[in-house]
Amino acid sequence: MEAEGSQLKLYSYWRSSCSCRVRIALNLKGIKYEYVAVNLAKGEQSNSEFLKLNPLGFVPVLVDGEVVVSDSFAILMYLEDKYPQHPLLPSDLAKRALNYQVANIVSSSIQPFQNLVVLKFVEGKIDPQTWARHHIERGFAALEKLLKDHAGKYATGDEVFMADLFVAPQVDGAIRRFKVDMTQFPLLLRLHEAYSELPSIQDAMPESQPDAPPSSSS
Ligand SMILES: N[C@@H](CCC(=O)N[C@@H](CS)C(=O)NCC(=O)O)C(=O)O
Repeated sequence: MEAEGSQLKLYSYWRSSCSCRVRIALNLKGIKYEYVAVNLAKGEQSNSEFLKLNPLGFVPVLVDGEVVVSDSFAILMYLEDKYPQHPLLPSDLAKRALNYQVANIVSSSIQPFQNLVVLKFVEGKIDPQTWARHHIERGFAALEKLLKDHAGKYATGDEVFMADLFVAPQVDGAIRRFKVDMTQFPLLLRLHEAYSELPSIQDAMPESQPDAPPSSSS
């Protein structure tokens, strides 16, 4: 698969919520890309070749010719600047700030606690699932309050914006992987249901990826 006029490569892992954010953006913007699987379960993120792309050893990484960008937020902003179709940010400044806020709550105050490297670190001290659920639920409680007066069909209104790119994979993973009881978070659960009807989001979800194991859709 080749992108128009360039050869975008996305280093990704099927279950990575951070990679999923970028996959959704690429789908929304209609950008084709080459999917390069990095098997986090096998430790491929620590291979010397991959560390040349991202010394932190995390996916996603986007390679666009000579340009190498890691970190989903930076990648999304790069894509937004280069491919303005289907804007990821609203023009209204307050709504735009809300999108940044949601994105950063997920990427700084929820996802890092459930990262593989962290789950391995806490193992033996506390049950990693309990640890992850605690932090996810704390973040979800804040998101419910924050979005209460702003959500429409989607997180910040009736259009899909950046906030949704962070919320959709975070909620999906909370349900499937960490067995969070979403009845505590009715707004997020409603958004999850709305996302399930959007092909651009569903095609980016873990079980639809080329490196997903066959059992992942169950
Ligand atoms: N802030 C970074 C975080 C990247 C990150 O944590 N990626 C995870 C997958 S979602 C990863 O590669 N983890 C590998 C590990 O923990 O060893 C981003 O948004 O891209």
